[in-house]
Amino acid sequence: MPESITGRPGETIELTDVTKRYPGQAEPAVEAVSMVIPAGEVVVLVGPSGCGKTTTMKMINRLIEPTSGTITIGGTDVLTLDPDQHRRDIGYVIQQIGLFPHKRIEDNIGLLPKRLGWSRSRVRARVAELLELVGLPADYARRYPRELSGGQQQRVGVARALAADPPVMLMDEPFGATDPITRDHLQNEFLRLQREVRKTIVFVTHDFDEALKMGDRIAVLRPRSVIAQYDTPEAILAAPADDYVASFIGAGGQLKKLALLRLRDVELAPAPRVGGLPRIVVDATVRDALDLMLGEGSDVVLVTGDFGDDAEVLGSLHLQTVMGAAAGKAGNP
Ligand SMILES: Nc1ncnc2c1ncn2[C@@H]1O[C@H](COP(=O)(O)OP(=O)(O)OP(=O)(O)O)[C@@H](O)[C@H]1O
Repeated sequence: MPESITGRPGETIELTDVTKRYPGQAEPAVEAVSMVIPAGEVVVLVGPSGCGKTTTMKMINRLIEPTSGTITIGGTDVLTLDPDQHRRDIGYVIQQIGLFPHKRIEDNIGLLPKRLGWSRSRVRARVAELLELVGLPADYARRYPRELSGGQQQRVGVARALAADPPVMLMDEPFGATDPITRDHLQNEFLRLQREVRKTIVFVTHDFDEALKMGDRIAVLRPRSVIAQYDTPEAILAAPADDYVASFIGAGGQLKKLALLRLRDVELAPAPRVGGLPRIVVDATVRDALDLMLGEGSDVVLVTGDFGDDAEVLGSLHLQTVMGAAAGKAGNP
């Protein structure tokens, strides 16, 4: 991986007593929010429509100015910075992608680096490495946005946000407009990408399942962005702070817990010496394994290192272990 892509790691964002009152509104849209968003993590803000998620996020890049309170990034108070320069230093991805229709993909991605005065050859190299990073063919650089599918355009949106290698990225329902299959695909790709770039990411959604999947931590917000619970997905599922948080988890909390647990993090039993057992790859989740057990009517599955019938068998997983995992006993942290 070229150094420039992973060059600038994420920085810690800290909000202290941040309040936003829109002019003419009786109630603040955001009231006295304090939270630390650790460097290199994905923090998801989740809550009902109108609770203040977007307002909270846009105060971080000063698209919206806080009424009071302090926001620091890497220890620097963002209110002391030049707003335009500050905004350019933060990646921003929104649902309505916002690509320029009359500019080629390379010019859409290269816009900010060009404005920052990068040489043409450096911009071209950056565009090429970003296209590769988000999984698009190199020759798409010459295409126009209308020549790409919605999901491909969304990938260009992510590439553009990463163009100047920002330490912080803000993502407002970035995959909201895509169909469920494309969405799942984009989420998986984004998680893979984030493992490489390790930016600090603030991600807004109203879909709790998306929050569980994407977040290293989740902030469940009440109206005015009051934090109901701020913790890891596992901790929130295991012990929701109150009925409000529990209502987001909804039905199937145990299954959601199993969907967070990868087979590689579970202690496997030795493989039994019988033929014909269902096989599942170690990258899958315990929930996938349970699904397979139910589908095949088998209380044991073989776990393999890779796809295919020749793949190495790493061990086996039994239904009893799955039940233990739901109760929080089988994890191998
Ligand atoms: N420019 C504005 N002027 C006045 N009120 C506003 C303005 N922008 C947002 N609000 C109000 O502030 C509150 C929070 O809005 P915000 O967009 O932050 O919520 P949200 O949680 O992101 O909602 P959604 O999920 O529907 O996008 C809402 O009650 C909204 O009506």
